[in-house]
Amino acid sequence: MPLLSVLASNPAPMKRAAGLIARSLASAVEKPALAAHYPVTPGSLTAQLRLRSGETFTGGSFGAPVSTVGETVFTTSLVGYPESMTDPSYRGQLLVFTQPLVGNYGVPGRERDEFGLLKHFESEGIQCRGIVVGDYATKYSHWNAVESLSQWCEREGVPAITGVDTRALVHILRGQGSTLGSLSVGASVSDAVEWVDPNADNLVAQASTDQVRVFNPNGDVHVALIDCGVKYNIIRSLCAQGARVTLVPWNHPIADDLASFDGVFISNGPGSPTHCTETIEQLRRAFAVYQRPIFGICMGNQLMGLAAGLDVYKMPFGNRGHNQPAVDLTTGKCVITSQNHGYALNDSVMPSGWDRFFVNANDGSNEGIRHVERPFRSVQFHPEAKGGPLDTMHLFGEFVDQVRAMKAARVPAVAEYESVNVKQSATA
Ligand SMILES: NC(=O)CC[C@H](N)C(=O)O
Repeated sequence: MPLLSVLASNPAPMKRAAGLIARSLASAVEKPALAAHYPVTPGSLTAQLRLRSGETFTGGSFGAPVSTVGETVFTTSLVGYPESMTDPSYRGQLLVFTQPLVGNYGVPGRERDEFGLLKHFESEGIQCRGIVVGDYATKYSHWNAVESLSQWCEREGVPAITGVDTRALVHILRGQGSTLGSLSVGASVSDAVEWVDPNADNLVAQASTDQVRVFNPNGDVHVALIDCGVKYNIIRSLCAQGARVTLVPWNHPIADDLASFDGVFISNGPGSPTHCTETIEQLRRAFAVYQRPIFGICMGNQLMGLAAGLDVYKMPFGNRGHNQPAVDLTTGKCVITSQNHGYALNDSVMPSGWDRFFVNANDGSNEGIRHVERPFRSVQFHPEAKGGPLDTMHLFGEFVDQVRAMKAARVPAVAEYESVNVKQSATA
């Protein structure tokens, strides 16, 4: 029977179609609640992730029964949740894991290495505000596990939600960009959310050390490490190359203290680099006179870029994961890198004396800059990995070797570059 005759003799399909249209129109205004997708531990408290854009995901709680608001970001890393969650760059953020099964190898203990750093974590505690997973593994097994992911989150007061369709969630975040989210648990699940953007604050000032600390005091070269929220493996990687590392606060007046150090290193860190006006100004002054090596990682790359005269912009949803391809523009070689950033340098026009160092092979975003004559370099990715591939670990060795060579050659810490340049152009 032709379709129109069916509809004429039986109005039910028409009614159903009208209902569907009405519902989809309503959902355009009122964002849908997305039901739990993966199994939720029976008896667990209800947890809800609500995006500021209106979508809600309901699941089960497996962390602390508290509520929080943060920038909802996702990482594509398959392993490394203890390292990622303790990475200070995730401060202020709700971390979504696209790897569905999370928690199955538990959480390691707090053993320390020869430099006094926690072996298995990137700082002293959990830094992200909450975590979002598809399928929390209630059973864990690993030789160095001492507790479950759930116990760790509870002990540290961090909420965690499981059962979320993280593919649907990431689809939304990729479409509209990183969005504020509210994670609420049990009795605290509520529609009344105070949307406070953590990036409005200077998160670097919160994550940085407030006192000077020395690691590997017998190292043969002395490196200042500007702490914007440093990952322990950056300190460890410098110490392992034989450097004595002095960790200084983010706003340390380094430009007035250059003669104390054989090299300067700038760490990763949370939030927007634009808050760090003091660091940028110190670096700008250091670039004008320092003759020894300077190196920056992630936030360090952004701060060096800003000091060199570049702009920074917020990426739609950032690059977070352990499989980001970056092309070394000095060799043409592509390396696989670990990343965690939401901001990037706009390198479309480079300031005089500077060049691009690495470029992201997926999206063309900046992955590093280098001075063409002087020993200043920085990268947007994380050569120290933890977790992630070790393709670019050699950058630590190259930095410390260069620091060592300049020390051996007795290169003075500072020079008046302007007068050097004037002399050069006079003789040219
Ligand atoms: N890992 C980092 O240092 C991140 C830098 C900065 N907070 C960003 O998101 O871009």
